[in-house]
This record gives sequence, C-alpha cells and structure tokens, in this order.
Amino acid sequence: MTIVLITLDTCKHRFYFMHIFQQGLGMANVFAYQSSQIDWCEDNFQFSEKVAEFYNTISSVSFFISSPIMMYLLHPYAQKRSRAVYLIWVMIMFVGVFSAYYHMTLSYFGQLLDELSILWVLAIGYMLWFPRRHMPTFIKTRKSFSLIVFLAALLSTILSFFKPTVNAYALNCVALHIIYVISLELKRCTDQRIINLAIVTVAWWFVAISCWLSDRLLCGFWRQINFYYLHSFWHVLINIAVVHGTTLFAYFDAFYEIPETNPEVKYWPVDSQWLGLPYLAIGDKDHLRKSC
Ligand SMILES: CCCCCCCC/C=C\CCCCCCCC(=O)N[C@@H](CO)[C@H](O)/C=C/CCCCCCCCCCCCC
Ligand SMILES: [Ca+2]
Ligand SMILES: [Zn+2]
Repeated sequence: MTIVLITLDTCKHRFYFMHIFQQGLGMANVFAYQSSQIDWCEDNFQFSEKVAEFYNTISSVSFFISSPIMMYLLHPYAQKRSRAVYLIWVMIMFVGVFSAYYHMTLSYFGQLLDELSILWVLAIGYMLWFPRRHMPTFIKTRKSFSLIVFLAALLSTILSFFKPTVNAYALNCVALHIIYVISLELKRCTDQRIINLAIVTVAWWFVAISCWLSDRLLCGFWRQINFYYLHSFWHVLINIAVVHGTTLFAYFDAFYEIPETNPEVKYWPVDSQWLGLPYLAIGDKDHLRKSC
C-alpha cells in the first residue's frame, strides 16, 4: 500500500513538474515537432514529412562513425590511464543520436538532449584531462576538482531549462576556455608535432564555429543563394576538431601522468598529419622526450 502511494505521489509530482515545465515554455508538448525555439537555416520537411532538417539529421551520423574508431585506436591508452576515455566516446555517440533526433523533430526535448549531452561530455573531458597544474591552488586532488566540475555541470543542467536559446552560445564559450588552456600548455612545449597538432585543432574549430555562427546569424543571406547546409558542415567539422582536440589533451595528460609509457601522437590509417586521424599511441620504443 505504502509503495503504491509513494509511486502515485511521485507520478503526481512528475506530472506537476511537466505541467510547470510546459506552461513555463508556453508550449503544448515538449516532444512535439518544431516545439524548439530554435530553427536552423536548412528548409524544413524538404524531403519527408517525418524529417524536419534532412542534411542536419544525416550529418549527425558522423559522430557515431568517429566514436568507435577512436575507442579502438585509444584502447592502449585507456588501458593504461582510465576507462573514462571510452566513456567520452560513448557519450559522443549519444550526442550523435540526440543531434539526429533533434534535427529530425526540431522538438524542445530533442534540443535539450542534444545540449545536455554535449555539456556532460565537456564535463567528463575536464574531469579527465584538465591539466593538474592549472587547477586553482585550493584544489588539491583531481578527485576534488572532478567534484567541483560535476556540481558545476549539475547546476548548468538546471539553469539550461530557464533560457534555452542561450544554451548553445554558452557551450560554445567553453571552447574558448579550452583554447586558452591549449595556449597555456603550448608555452612549455617544444615538440613541433604537438605544436602542429594544436594549430590544426584550433584551425578546424575556427572553420567549424564560423559555419555555426554564419548559419545562425546570416541565414537571410544564405537563403537568398539557396545554400543552407552550413549547420551540417558544422557537424562534420566540429567532429574533426574534437578528434584532434581530445588527442591533444590525451597527449598532455599521458606526458605528465604516465610518462613511462612514452606517449606518442600517431595518425590512422596513414601516419600523415594531412591524411590521417590523430590518436594517442603508447610508445614501444624509447624516444627522445621533448619538453611538453
Ligand atoms: C580540458 C578540456 C577537455 C576537452 C574535451 C573535449 C571533449 C569534446 C566535447 C564535446 C563534443 C562536442 C560535440 C559537438 C556536438 C554538436 C552537436 C550540435 O551540432 N549541436 C548544436 C545543435 O544541433 C548546438 O547548437 C551546438 C552547441 C554548441 C556545442 C559546442 C561544442 C564545444 C566543442 C568543444 C570542442 C573542443 C575542440 C577543440 C577546440 C579548440
Ligand atoms: Ca530549419
Ligand atoms: Zn546540430
């Protein structure tokens, strides 16, 4: 009897919460097609009445192509360092699924799933890779740093319900902080391969964010020339930037935390910076340690 009452009570609160949630947004149904307050430049329902933005939906698939490849390539590093490396890429697969669902429906629920999954990937990235020596001095261990990041992500999750239109801009600002951290790391780095990787990472991000901003802010212009694919380009370009960025942070992390493994950046399938995807390999030979 008690269990039934508790269940009924929880359900009542859940419905009450959903009611406030929907009333607050002035929407009939958060799952409904086009209930999101954001609509990307691409024409809606061009090819099917089930898929709102076809190219934006299809390009989201790129996240679940890169993720299994990176999990496979990073296997030796994850074994030595932490299984959380796999978690990052599993979460990025979820980002891909939620992003596809969001662009397919343009629902408010889809938007939140997309944004919150990105927020939590970033949070796990910070917990795992934020360089120890740049942590505030009052934080003594990675465990306490992770707790603070966790609480900040939790608070941001709650805040994200209040003004949904600013969430994406706020997430993009985190990328600026990541670039700042990269610049701090590069100050003590003399390995030209790593410096090149950092430059290429920021370059991919720059092209990606230019597409994102242009799609958001200059849609009128792009529509005039019937070219509204910029957000789908962003999906692919940010995916490439994330592959490069995560490899860079994995390298910094391994260099300081597990130096005995001789970490080395390699490229797959061809070991060329121009033709391959970068990943962190665990070295099997002694090579000259450069300073970064
Ligand atoms: C100590 C730092 C550790 C860094 C770890 C980096 C981990 C990677 C994190 C995030 C994955 C981002 C995946 C992007 C998904 C895009 C889905 C999407 O398009 N969503 C849009 C709606 O469809 C939405 O408007 C976009 C919101 C903004 C997302 C901002 C992502 C920031 C990505 C940071 C990338 C870092 C790469 C290196 C930067 C120089
Ligand atoms: Ca649209
Ligand atoms: Zn998108």
